[in-house]
Order: sequence, then structure tokens, then C-alpha cells
Amino acid sequence: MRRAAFIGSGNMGGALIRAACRAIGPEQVIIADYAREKAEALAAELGCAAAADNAAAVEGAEVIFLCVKPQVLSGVAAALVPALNACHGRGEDKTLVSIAAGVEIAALRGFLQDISWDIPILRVMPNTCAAIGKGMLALTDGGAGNEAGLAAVEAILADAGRVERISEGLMDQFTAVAGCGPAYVYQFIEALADGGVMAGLPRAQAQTYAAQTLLGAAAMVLETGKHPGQLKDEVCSPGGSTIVGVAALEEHGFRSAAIQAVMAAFAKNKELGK
Ligand SMILES: NC(=O)C1=CN([C@@H]2O[C@H](COP(=O)(O)OP(=O)(O)OC[C@H]3O[C@@H](n4cnc5c(N)ncnc54)[C@H](O)[C@@H]3O)[C@@H](O)[C@H]2O)C=CC1
Ligand SMILES: O=C(O)[C@@H]1CCC=N1
Repeated sequence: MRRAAFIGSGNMGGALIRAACRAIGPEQVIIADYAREKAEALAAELGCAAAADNAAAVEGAEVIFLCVKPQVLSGVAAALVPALNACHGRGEDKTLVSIAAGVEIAALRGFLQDISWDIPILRVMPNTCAAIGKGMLALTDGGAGNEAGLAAVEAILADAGRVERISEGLMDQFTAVAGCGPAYVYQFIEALADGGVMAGLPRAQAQTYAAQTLLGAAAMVLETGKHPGQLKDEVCSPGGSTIVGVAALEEHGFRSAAIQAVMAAFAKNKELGK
């Protein structure tokens, strides 16, 4: 019996599969995807197993991560019930983990209508940076007090990045900041690089300088514990060039745009769960 199965090996599932293979070893990981060749190619690359179908992945592992789109989750989960019941009948208990944005544990339980036992269900909200161990992830058991399940998931995701336990009531907000966040940051990096190119830098250099600057600034926030506003002030020499750039960002609504991006994604997460 392997420790982790992943159903769906797309952008996010694939990133978690990479992280899990590093943390617990590829011999402990089995993956399945509707597009079988996709799972097989990733399994061949990482040295883990590719299951013939979703039920085989369920049969083969203790913790099953559902990494499909919210729109297909109910059908995928319902189709797993016969395999989950058969496993339970043999005395093999399983834990289900969903990474779907917006879908609550109670809704997931509703998708498993014909299940014959009280299967533990957890949620993880990852981001794609987990692929290289730099993710920001949230984990919840919905207040069930399932310490063993939480610990099992943490062990599988030990090399995905920073994993924090949060209440389920904060998952949609977390998703809007950290799940979606990499996309906003990539837009900013691209825009910084565009500015650099406009000012005369070669594209490749501009991109490296922009990305390394984001990395350094993020590390300064985390490692110094200083407020971002203070760190910003430390860059702005009186009468210098940075404050002119900061004023231009303010004039064009930069911070307001970022806040609105998070609020728009938050609203959409709530919609995805309905
Ligand atoms: N992409 C991201 O940055 C993040 C995504 N998520 C969540 O991750 C989940 C997956 O999203 P992505 O990886 O972006 O989507 P994706 O489209 O890249 O991957 C989904 C995978 O599921 C497979 N699939 C579809 N139907 C299936 C079925 N019946 N059985 C098995 N596999 C099936 C597809 O072939 C595809 O490989 C979503 O629920 C999303 O909310 C969460 C956090 C971040
Ligand atoms: O765009 C989405 O719906 C997913 C959820 C968080 C990141 N990607």
C-alpha cells in the first residue's frame, strides 16, 4: 500500500506530485489522470506509479488527493465510492484530500452519497510554487480534530513549501491571496521586465533582475519581520528616483488594483463552491 495517490496530474496536481515524490519517495506515490498518457509521462519522469484508472489509484494508497477541477469534482468523487467501500470492507481505511478551490468539506461529503462509512475528508489549498518546494499551502480538516489525518498530509507535503493549518472558514480568502497569488506576481514580474525593456535593458536581463528583486523583497518581509511600508520607505531616498516610481504606481491605482484582484478572486472562489 502506497502512502499517497493523486487523481489529476495537471498544473496543480503535477506540482504536488513532484513535492510528494521528494518528501516520501516516488515508490510511495501513485497517480491517475483521465488523460492517461499525461499521468504515465509524469510517472516515468519521477519514478512513481501510474494507475490504470482512478479506482486503481484509490485501491493503491492510504491518502487520496483529488486534484481535478471543481466543476468535475462531484462526478469524480461519486465514481470512487465503490472502490472506497470495497477497501473499507477489507479493513483498509482511507483519507480523502481535496485541493479544489471553493468546495467545502460538507459539499464533498455530499458527493459521496453512497459511501458506507465515515471517511475522513481534508482540504489543502496549495499553489504551483510547490513544484519547487516554495509553495504557500493551507490545510484544514474542517474542525474534525483529525490529528492523524492532518499529520499524514503534512508528511506527504513536507517538501512542498510552507504549510499552515487554518480554519475552513478562511480557505476562500487564503485561496484568493496564495492560491491565485502566483499569477498576480508573474504579471508584476512581466510588467517590471517590460518597463526595463522600455528603458533599454535586454529582455532576458530585465526578467532576471525583476524576478530576483521580487524574491529578495519577499525574503526581506519574511526574514526581517518589518512592515512592508517601512521596507518601502528604506528604499525611497528623499528627492530620489524610487519615490517618483512609487508615486507613479499610486497614481495608476497599483495597490487598489491588487486589493480588487484579491476580492474578485475571493468572490469567485465562493461561487465555485456552489
Ligand atoms: N492551478 C493552480 O494554481 C491551482 C489549482 N487548484 C485546484 O487544483 C485543481 C486542479 O486544477 P489545475 O491543476 O489547475 O487543473 P488542470 O486542468 O491543469 O488539471 C486537472 C487534471 O485533471 C484531469 N482530469 C479531468 N477529469 C478527470 C477525471 N475524471 N479523472 C482523473 N483526472 C481527470 C485532467 O486531465 C487534468 O490533467 C482545481 O480544483 C483547482 O481549483 C488549487 C490551487 C492552485
Ligand atoms: O484559478 C483557479 O480557480 C485555481 C484556484 C487557485 C489557483 N487556481
